[in-house]
This record gives sequence, structure tokens and C-alpha cells, in this order.
Amino acid sequence: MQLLSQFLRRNDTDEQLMDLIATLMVACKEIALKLREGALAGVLGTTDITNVQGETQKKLDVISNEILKTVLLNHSLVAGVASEEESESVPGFKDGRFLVVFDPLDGSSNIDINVSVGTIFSILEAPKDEDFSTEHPYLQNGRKQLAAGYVLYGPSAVLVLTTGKGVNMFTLSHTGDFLLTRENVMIPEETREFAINMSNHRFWEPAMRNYVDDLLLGADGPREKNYNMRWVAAMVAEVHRVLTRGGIFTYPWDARSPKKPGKLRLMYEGNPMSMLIEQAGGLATNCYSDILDVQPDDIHERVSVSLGSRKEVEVLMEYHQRTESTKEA
Ligand SMILES: O=P(O)(O)OC[C@H]1O[C@](O)(COP(=O)(O)O)[C@@H](O)[C@@H]1O
Ligand SMILES: [Mg+2]
Ligand SMILES: [Mg+2]
Repeated sequence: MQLLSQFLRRNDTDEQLMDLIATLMVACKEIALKLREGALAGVLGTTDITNVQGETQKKLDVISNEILKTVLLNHSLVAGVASEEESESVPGFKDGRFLVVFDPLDGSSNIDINVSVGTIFSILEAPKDEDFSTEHPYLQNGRKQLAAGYVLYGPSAVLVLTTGKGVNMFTLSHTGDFLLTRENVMIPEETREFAINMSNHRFWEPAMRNYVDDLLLGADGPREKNYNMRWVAAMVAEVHRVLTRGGIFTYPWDARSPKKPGKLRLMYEGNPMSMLIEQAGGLATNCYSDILDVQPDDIHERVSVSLGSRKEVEVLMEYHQRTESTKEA
């Protein structure tokens, strides 16, 4: 089986990008170890800190964020990092070539119940002559990403990576190596599986309600087939399922926070996952247009996310095109 480094070299990956990805994996392996030890390492439970997102941090949110920062900011190629758990971006080496943006631990409500979580990352080119302690150099749209991916900490730890030449999966072995286990992942165009937090049904826009109601009607409704539903409450696990066997995952705008475009974060969650999904032949939209084309104005900007099997996402977009939006401006 091929090592991550062998695979990247065979694919003519830029040497410095390879070096950065290897460094990122050092941090992810450390996070995987903490997660595996769980209660034995005293890392379960919640802190009394509320982060910039207005969410109470789990101990492992803080630990994972510190591990990533320590490892990355010691690497001379890193000009700075931005994290879901940091109120501001953190500068690194002035002449560094890359910016790394991450959600240190996605799905943190799953930690204490021993269910899958993951680290999501996005790598950008550091623009010249910028101040990397300010937001400006990070505010690049998703199409500018040099690489993106996640490590899913599930029954096995799996790195899912794109450098813009397709999507590949690498499983962490007992020797601490990431080995290629799935090459050139492609998402089936059609699906019978959807993922949405149904408890928010009454808060959605009419188009989203109509779409999901028609899925629930199954073979008796306009979609003329029966659907199955899944909800892991960790985007990283939902995207992994979609990449593995198809499906649609959506976390739409809802009226609980009418001023926010959605719950998920554009730069830490939306963009990296959208790059993976597009690279695997799927679609990733905010129900109206491609997430990768959204120009961020704020590093913590939110986005409505609907992604997965191409034909299913196209149907969802048609519902939005033909129903008037009731969303507040
Ligand atoms: O609890 P809910 O509303 O179902 O939300 C679940 C969603 O929230 C998230 O956990 C947010 O990510 P964080 O854990 O990084 O805050 C997503 O992974 C997931 O899709
Ligand atoms: Mg997250
Ligand atoms: Mg998180």
C-alpha cells in the first residue's frame, strides 16, 4: 500500500505543499491519540469558555486547537492560521508561503458520547506583503484553495484529501502512517439518502420544507422513490458518508438566527468540504449558487450548506428557484 508521501510525489504535488500536509498530519495524529484515550486522558467534558461562535467549548475543542496551532506555527512555511476556535487570525512566519484555516474538531457534541468527530482544514496561498494578524489575507474565496481535506476520527482515522486533482482517502495504520485506501473517489449522481436536522423543520424556508416533505412522501410523492435518512450531527461524518456512497447533506438557513446565512462556517467547514465534493463530481451550494464562489467578508462568516450527489442537489436548487424566499435580509 502506498504511503501518503509516495502518493503525493507520484501525483507531482508541490514539495512545500507536501511538507505542510505532512506537518498537518503530525497534529492530527496527536489529536487522534487524545481522542482514543478519551476519559483515560481526562479530556472529555466541557470548559466554561464560550468561543467567538457563541458556543461553549469542549475540552477537546481547546486541546485540538492548541495542538494544531503549536505544530503549524512552528513551521517556517506557515504565514498564519485562522481557526473556528480563535477570535482572530494568528500570524506565523512573515515569509511563510501558506495560510492554514481549520475547524480543529468538528462535531464536538459527539465527543462525550464516543461518536465520530473530525478535523477539517483548508490551505491557501499567503498573499505577499500582508499583515497575517489581520483578516484580510485570509478572505479568499473557496476556488483559491490549494488543498483541502479532513481527518475523520471514527472506528478508523481516515484522511480525505484533495490538492485539486481528485479526492483520495488514506487510513492511519498502527505504525502511524497514512496509507492510500481509496483512490479517485467519485460520488454517485443519484441517491435515496438525505441528511438534515429534522427538528428544525418549522424554521426553514418554504422551499426547503417543500423539498423535504416531498422526500418523505417517498414512492407515493413526486419523487417517486423511497428515501432513507441519516443524521450523525458531525458534518465531517456526513460528508464522509456522501463521498463513500452518495447522498445529500444539508444544513440550511433557518429562522432561529434569521440574520445569519446558516449555522456552518464558510471558511472552516463550507469551503474545504465543497472543494472535496466538487472534486468528487458532486455539487456544493447554498441552495442558490456554488459555495466556492461566495466571497467571504469575515473569517467567521456562516453559510447555508447543501451538498452531495449532483442530480439530487440540482433538484433541491430547482425547489428554491421556483419558490419565493421568505428569508429576512
Ligand atoms: O446539533 P445540530 O444542530 O444538529 O448541528 C450539527 C452540526 O453542527 C456541527 O457539529 C458544527 O460543528 P462544530 O462541532 O465544529 O461546532 C456540524 O458538524 C454538524 O453538522
Ligand atoms: Mg464544525
Ligand atoms: Mg469545531
